[in-house]
Amino acid sequence: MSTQTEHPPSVATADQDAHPSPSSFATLMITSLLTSSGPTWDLLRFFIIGGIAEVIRRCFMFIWRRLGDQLWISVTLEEWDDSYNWLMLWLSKKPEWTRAKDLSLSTHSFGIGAIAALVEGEKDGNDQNKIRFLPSYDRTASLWYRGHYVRLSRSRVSEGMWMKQVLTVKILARDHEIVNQLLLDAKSAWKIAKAESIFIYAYDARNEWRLVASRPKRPLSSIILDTGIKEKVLDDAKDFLDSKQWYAERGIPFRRGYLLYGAPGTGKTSIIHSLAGELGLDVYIISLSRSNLDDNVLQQLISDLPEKCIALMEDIDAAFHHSLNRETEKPEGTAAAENKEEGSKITLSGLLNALDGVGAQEGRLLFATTNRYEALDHALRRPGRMDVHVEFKLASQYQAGELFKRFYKPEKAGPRKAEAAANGGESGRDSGYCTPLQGKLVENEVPEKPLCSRKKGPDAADLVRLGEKFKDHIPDREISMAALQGYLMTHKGRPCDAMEGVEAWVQNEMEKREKEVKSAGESCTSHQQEGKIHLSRFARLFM
Ligand SMILES: Nc1ncnc2c1ncn2[C@@H]1O[C@H](COP(=O)(O)OP(=O)(O)OP(=O)(O)O)[C@@H](O)[C@H]1O
Repeated sequence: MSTQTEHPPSVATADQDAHPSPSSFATLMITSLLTSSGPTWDLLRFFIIGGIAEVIRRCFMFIWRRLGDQLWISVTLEEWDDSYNWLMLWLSKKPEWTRAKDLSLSTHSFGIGAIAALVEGEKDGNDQNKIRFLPSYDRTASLWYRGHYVRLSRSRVSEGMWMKQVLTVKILARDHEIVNQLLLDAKSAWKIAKAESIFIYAYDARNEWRLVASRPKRPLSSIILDTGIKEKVLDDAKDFLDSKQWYAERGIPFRRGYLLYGAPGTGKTSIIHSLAGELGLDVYIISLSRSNLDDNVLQQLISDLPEKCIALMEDIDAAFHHSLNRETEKPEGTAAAENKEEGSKITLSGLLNALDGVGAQEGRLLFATTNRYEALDHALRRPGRMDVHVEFKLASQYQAGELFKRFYKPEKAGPRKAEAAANGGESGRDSGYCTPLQGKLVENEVPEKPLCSRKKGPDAADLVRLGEKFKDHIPDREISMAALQGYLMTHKGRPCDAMEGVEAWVQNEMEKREKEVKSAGESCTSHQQEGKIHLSRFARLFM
């Protein structure tokens, strides 16, 4: 049986046969493609149909993307940026994640407070410290925000040697206002959470500022200095922050420097912490002794500071292994110069330029601390760079008395007080607290009044009397506040014991000090013979 394919009769004219038009050629091709059979034709058909499908797919994707661009607003936030922390904290408080099937857990409180490790349902602690639920990595999560559909995706991307987290937020909206609103809500949630904390920034290996910690605010009243000192510093800083216009009108750079100097353990760092809380400013730590710091990096770090902040340079003299003084800079090749090579590479002129060069940030408060005031170059100390100099001395008797009172101040309605009240003021056991003048008066007899009674917690008046007595045992300007605090810590909650032991402790401290001064004196003499003086031995005496 033979089969014959019947071809339709040709209708082309002789002229058309000689020069077929493009349309008739295409019709011919399509007709033969569809009607011809055989493996070659099948393969050709497959490729052509596949190609057409791919083109259609791409066109569709293109239109979809263009349409998507019109319908969605997409925002990308990177881990190093503050806004990332705002959003993450805001997200972590969203109830959606508690119901989600696919989520990740976080004990990270996004810069607020300490590590959050309380599980929902645990009674202790505040809301801040609860473990958070967040969208999983590399998954897309969705939620509704102010009537808008929002899609979120978290991912980790590598950036050179680092992995960074990236959050992409897509909002189904046309108006950018919704992004502003989201940022405002996230930022205000973050501000509420940080109201009780100060934020501490440091620069990372890439020389970029990063939030590294947050600390609870420290009340200024907990810093005990001679009358009026801390109030003056606080008022000066407040006045500066309110005077931007005043500086601009007079063409004075809007910057202020504070140099806090004096013996170790006298409250220099503590007052900065406290002022940051009072002024609502974040602290940016510039470690001048870090090995990869050079003049250029320092300049960049200072110009990258935000407009209102506290820039802190602790132990400003430590940037240089030798005295921070132009006259004493050692020539290349000397031992001092070699030391400098090993540590920070900044120079004094680099530091001076960074502090008040053109790139220096306006509006910042610079706090520098040192134990070696005399070793600092005059150019570094001069007004314009360091406008306010505050000396922190070893404890006066007044400070010692105030520290004692503050240290043993009864907790507000604390458990100890509640217990004492429940027992009619007599706990029946050694509460650790004491009260002065508890003697019984017998006619014609002047009783020996005990200074301390361990039976009842002291009230404010008792503490005043005890504080007065305590300070009488402390020699003026001989012992640091840190050392005194350390002593009281060994008698935490036991003021009577602290009172009893103070005389022996002071004697011991003085003997220790005498020995150290003697040995420091010897080493000083030997260094003087070599032509250099190491003051740090003296500076560490009262730690
Ligand atoms: N004047 C003070 N009032 C209250 N506490 C103080 C005071 N001085 C020191 N302390 C306590 O001593 C400890 C050390 O204080 P701080 O770190 O502020 O001293 P410093 O002067 O910065 O020391 P260094 O020069 O070694 O850095 C802190 O715990 C602080 O609470």
